[in-house]
Amino acid sequence: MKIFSAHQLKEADQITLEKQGISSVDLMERAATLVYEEIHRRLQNADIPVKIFCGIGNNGGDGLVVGRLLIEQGYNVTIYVVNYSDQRSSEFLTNYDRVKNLTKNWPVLLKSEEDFPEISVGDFVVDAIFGIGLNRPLGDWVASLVRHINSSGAFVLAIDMPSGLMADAATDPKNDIIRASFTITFQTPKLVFFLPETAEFVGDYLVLDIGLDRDHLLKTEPVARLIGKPEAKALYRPRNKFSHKGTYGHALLVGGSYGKMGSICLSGTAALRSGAGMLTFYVPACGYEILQTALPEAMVLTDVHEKTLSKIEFDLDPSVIGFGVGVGTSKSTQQAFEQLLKKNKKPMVIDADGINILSKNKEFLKLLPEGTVLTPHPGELKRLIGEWKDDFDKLEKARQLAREHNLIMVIKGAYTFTVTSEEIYINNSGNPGMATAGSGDVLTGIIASLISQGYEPLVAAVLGVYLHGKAGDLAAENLSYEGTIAGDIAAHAGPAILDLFKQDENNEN
Ligand SMILES: NC(=O)C1=CN([C@@H]2O[C@H](COP(=O)(O)OP(=O)(O)OC[C@H]3O[C@@H](n4cnc5c(N)ncnc54)[C@H](O)[C@@H]3O)[C@@H](O)[C@H]2O)[C@@H](O)CC1
Ligand SMILES: Nc1ncnc2c1ncn2[C@@H]1O[C@H](COP(=O)(O)OP(=O)(O)O)[C@@H](O)[C@H]1O
Ligand SMILES: [K+]
Repeated sequence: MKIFSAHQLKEADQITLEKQGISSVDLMERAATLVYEEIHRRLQNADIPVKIFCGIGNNGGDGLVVGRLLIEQGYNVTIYVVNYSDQRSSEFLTNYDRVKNLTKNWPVLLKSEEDFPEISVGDFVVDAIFGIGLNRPLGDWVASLVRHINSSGAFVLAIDMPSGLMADAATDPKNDIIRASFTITFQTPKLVFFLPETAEFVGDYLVLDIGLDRDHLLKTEPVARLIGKPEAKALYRPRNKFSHKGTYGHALLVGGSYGKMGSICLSGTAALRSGAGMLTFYVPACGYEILQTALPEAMVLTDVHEKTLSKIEFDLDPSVIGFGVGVGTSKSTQQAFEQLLKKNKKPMVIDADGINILSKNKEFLKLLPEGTVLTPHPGELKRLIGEWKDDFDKLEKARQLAREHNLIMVIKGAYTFTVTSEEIYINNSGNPGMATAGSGDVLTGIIASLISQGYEPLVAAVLGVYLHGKAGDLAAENLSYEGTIAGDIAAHAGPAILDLFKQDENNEN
């Protein structure tokens, strides 16, 4: 699914009005009616107080429409207008009059803290104060209204965006932002729904297709793409009946050290479980028996050194090299890595201490083959690109590094972002059960495996991240979040592939 900026959405809005020959009040009616239907479907005429807080722009206009339709349906509704300015939009004014015509009363005007109504835990609050139009922090008393709503403990449904969040810019998390229980958003989710500093304010979210012009949206380059099952399925390539193990490549995983052989074992298991034709480990000598015993399907080459890597030499022609899992950052390992980079031309996936070594030796970045995939978690990323001001600054810095060295940056997190010089992909699978030791090692193995099977590195990264998250989801279905360990995620790589072809009841990911 494409993610558009506020500016792009407003443009699509205008084009839709022209092409469909409708007014913006009509579009607002259409969008807000869908919101009303969702609310009605969930509340089922329950007799609970519904308190709708409307701004004076078009987000407020949506709130007024929702309020009117709920009142017509017999709900117990109070509409409050958060009157922070007198520059009301014309769509707001039209709907303001429509409410008055229906109820014979004007909605309640809020102009300062003295006007705030009481909000009880059992109320159903609708936040229609600001949507994608917000472009600066909230003014004083509006900010305290947000605090008032947040501290009420009531269920809060945000329309389009939680008020206080900007669609395409960082919001200082210390500012006041509506903490929504649920957000119903129009046409596409917004980028800030997925960034670590802001995602928590959104709650669960639902995207409503409000019928913006399809052709225009199709040809508009988005700010990011959300990768769910349909997108992942489109990237998957089925196997050929007459293929053999050579068709699916030979993955070489270089890493491990004394006490950390499990990490590379997890990567290797995941690589085979996601389809690599052959797998060889290159590890310090102490890993030999461990890996031959734990994963008999793999071959093992060993360094002359017992506990860490000192020289990486092999007599095979790998399709891909995965480097860094459990490898440590000793001087000899750093030198061995440099020597490998100087002679290697094969695609690479670099994780964990491999990234830490790059951070210590920035000049190594120049030696990386084009399209190398780096898979940092936030700590590793910070070592690599330095501190960032906010999530947008982080994305920009990651993008600059990707551009400079032709890299694919897989920034891991609850929503993993794959960033190239031009594009951003946001993964929509995965769960908190994956916050467990070794789950990143599994991802490295899956991405390396897909490259070994012939997927382009960017496709391997995007599809690999999706399958990894889905494998975690399937594992947790049986084992719970708490009970899922990294080996279970690796074991579910195959079921995650099968799942691409399963029809979901609710058509979601
Ligand atoms: N395709 C679309 O984009 C549609 C948009 N609709 C609604 O329209 C909303 C956008 O409406 P608006 O553009 O009127 O914007 P908002 O209603 O989000 O904000 C109102 C106005 O407040 C001003 N403002 C921004 N930051 C402020 C601040 N901190 N303090 C005081 N004033 C501030 C801006 O001039 C802004 O336009 C969407 O979020 C959505 O709810 C829907 O009605 C239907 C379709
Ligand atoms: N809350 C979460 N939701 C979804 N995915 C998660 C969550 N926490 C962790 N993950 C995923 O688990 C992996 C953790 O990787 P990493 O931090 O490198 O772990 P390790 O170093 O233990 O292997 C990443 O792919 C990340 O996206
Ligand atoms: K809102």
